[in-house]
Amino acid sequence: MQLEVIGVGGAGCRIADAIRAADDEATAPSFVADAFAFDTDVDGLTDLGAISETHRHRYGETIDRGLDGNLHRGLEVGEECVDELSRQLDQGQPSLADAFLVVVGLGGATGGGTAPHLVANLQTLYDEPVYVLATLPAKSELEEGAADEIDDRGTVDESATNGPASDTAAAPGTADDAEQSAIPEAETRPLAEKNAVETLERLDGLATATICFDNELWLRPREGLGDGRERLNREIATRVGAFFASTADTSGLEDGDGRTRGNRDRHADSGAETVIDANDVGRILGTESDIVSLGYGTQRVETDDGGSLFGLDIDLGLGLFGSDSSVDTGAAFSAVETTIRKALRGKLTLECERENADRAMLIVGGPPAWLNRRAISEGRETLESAIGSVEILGGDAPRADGDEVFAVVVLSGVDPVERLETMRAENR
Ligand SMILES: Nc1nc2c(ncn2[C@@H]2O[C@H](COP(=O)(O)OP(=O)(O)OP(=O)(O)O)[C@@H](O)[C@H]2O)c(=O)[nH]1
Repeated sequence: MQLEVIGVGGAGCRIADAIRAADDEATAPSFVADAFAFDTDVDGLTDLGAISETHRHRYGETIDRGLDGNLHRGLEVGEECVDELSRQLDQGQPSLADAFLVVVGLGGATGGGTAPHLVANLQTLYDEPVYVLATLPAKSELEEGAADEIDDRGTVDESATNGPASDTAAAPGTADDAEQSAIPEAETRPLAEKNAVETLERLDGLATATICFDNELWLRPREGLGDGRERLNREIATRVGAFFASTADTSGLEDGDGRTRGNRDRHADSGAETVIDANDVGRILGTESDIVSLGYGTQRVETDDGGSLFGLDIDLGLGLFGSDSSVDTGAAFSAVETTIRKALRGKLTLECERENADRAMLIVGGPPAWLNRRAISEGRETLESAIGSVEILGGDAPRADGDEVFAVVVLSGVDPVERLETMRAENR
């Protein structure tokens, strides 16, 4: 499917930029039809790299450098400027997109104040779903003394709270990290959680569904957001990209020169047995502003043109991997099983009880010869029993030139989520 990706506020713009960059670099089918960045802070826009300058827009003329967490003002500015922002989208082809993805860092005033107005406006202007991708604030942002709390947190055994880490999960803190324990005052946002709760409430009933990413969960012990945000944004872009790039393009969008830009042919030729499309995504994400969490796992595998087996750059001398057709069934089964386990049991974008999910989707991708059917089907059964629901869709995403097997687990309707409940209770 093809998305209009729209970042609002500092975090929203940076994450949208990371998604655009990852989409541009990926060998996987492109899913970003257009990417836009809207911010009240001109510096935030200037620092972006991948979103074209024509698609960056500064709004709120009387504002100099962002709104510094004043959500009340943010909501006023959002309301005043929403038509102006929606008009900016006409530089792309919003009416041809399969869905919108409004990206926002919950906690700020610009993104948090604008996103509800923008989402409401897009819902009235277009028939397509308006999904939100939202980050939750880190504890270290809340107060100046937060660095002390982080010192304490550094002693916590992460595996006890996060479950087994995925390949790309954050490593536990090291002694060297202690030197970076001071959180610069400029990074503190005392109202971040309060604002986040209020914006989430406003989005409830407006957003078609909200994919959450918890900064607190993903920052390393003693790591400030300023230091960690690029890494976090890449993690977000990887997960969101793995999900949406695995869906078939049904839009047939054209680029500015009238060429069809969609990937329908690439999907048709890909040999996928079960192709996920925008309707399937719609069925799983729902229409009731459900909270969504993403799991992801990868495993490097040997391919014709090199790569490595299970992350080890060694030749096992088994003669199993000389060509696609000679991939060992047991190795393929194990690679798929491992990636699905990582995606389901590893660190999610928002930690939640798996069995709370109302609906789920499992996508397994990678070099076609490695996509072991039996392992995929057993993985689906595992997911079904983990969430205790039969509302599950599965799909595959063959990547002829890929060198890793990957799995994406989409958990939808995961409320109640402890992190959100605590944040709501503490910020009434
Ligand atoms: N993952 C991630 N989170 C970020 C990033 N920047 C900020 N955040 C989070 O997003 C929240 C809002 O920050 P911003 O997006 O900069 O705020 P804003 O919407 O521009 O609003 P104002 O600065 O108040 O005008 C923060 O409280 C952080 O939790 C980023 O680059 N990546």
